[in-house]
Amino acid sequence: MGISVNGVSKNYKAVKALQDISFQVKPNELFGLIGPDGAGKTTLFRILTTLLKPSTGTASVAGLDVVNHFKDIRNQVGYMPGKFSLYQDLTIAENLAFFATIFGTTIEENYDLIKDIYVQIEPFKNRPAGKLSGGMKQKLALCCALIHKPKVLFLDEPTTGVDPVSRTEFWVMLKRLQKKNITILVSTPYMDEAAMCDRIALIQDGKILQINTPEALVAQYPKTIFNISANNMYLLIKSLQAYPYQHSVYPFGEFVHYSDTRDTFSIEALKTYLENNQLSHIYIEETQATIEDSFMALAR
Ligand SMILES: Nc1ncnc2c1ncn2[C@@H]1O[C@H](COP(=O)(O)OP(=O)(O)OP(=O)(O)O)[C@@H](O)[C@H]1O
Repeated sequence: MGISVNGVSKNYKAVKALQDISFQVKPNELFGLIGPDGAGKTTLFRILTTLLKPSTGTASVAGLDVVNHFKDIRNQVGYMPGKFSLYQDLTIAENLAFFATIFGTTIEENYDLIKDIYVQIEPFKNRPAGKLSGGMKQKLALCCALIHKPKVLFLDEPTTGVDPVSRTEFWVMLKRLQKKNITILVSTPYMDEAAMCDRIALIQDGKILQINTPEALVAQYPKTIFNISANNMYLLIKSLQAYPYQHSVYPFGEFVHYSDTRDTFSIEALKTYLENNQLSHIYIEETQATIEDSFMALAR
């Protein structure tokens, strides 16, 4: 009951939103689509949830073709779109009852599946959805996407606009759902969340750059990375970009991530070069590659 995407492309007139995308999601897998805004994630979700037709290629969800069996698929999948999809004027309880009704079920019938999530928002069940915090809206949207017990769950950027604590809680909830035999495809622009997935596809400009487990992606990173900081971030980046042996230079939180073209690299020589470029308080230390580094390397 997984997902199969075979050579799917989607054009919006001149815009090539998806270009010959292929991948498989195994039954009960938690699979992540990781990529920046505009990469094509939402377009792919819309195709897989039967809201858009691919321009070319085929795809199936839970063994059903997305074009020929679109009605059957709609009963088998749960979809939490990126934009808040609930009725703002309806309360938590009313939204949930509404989604249960349109899928011909009741809250009681499938309460087991949503119980762990619903108990967290139940104290506010009479509050209109429009007056909830980001984290509570997200939990309600997830309950609504699950109320008909879908086999496959699609979550488009579920943690965007949500506070860090709720983001972490959300991934714990997904792990629990996975154990209840649900296949999950989730997209996120946050590279740190990728580590929570079984496998991830890195996607940019409508193309898949690579598919692998998060651990294997990081292990394959070919270079040694250094965290570098100094008194002036802008001048530091400019100076590193002008360094003749630089392989890659990009801001990474409070540091610049730097890799060198040579096998033998001298921290002292680089420090002297930066000091000669009027920089002070220079800190250089080797660090571990992350998914974001892998993405930057593949997207070059
Ligand atoms: N209805 C549309 N008409 C024309 N172009 C579109 C349409 N929908 C999306 N696009 C374009 O297709 C590309 C992929 O968009 P898509 O929304 O699928 O990306 P995304 O990865 O989900 O990004 P975001 O997080 O910004 O939604 C973008 O260049 C976007 O501008």
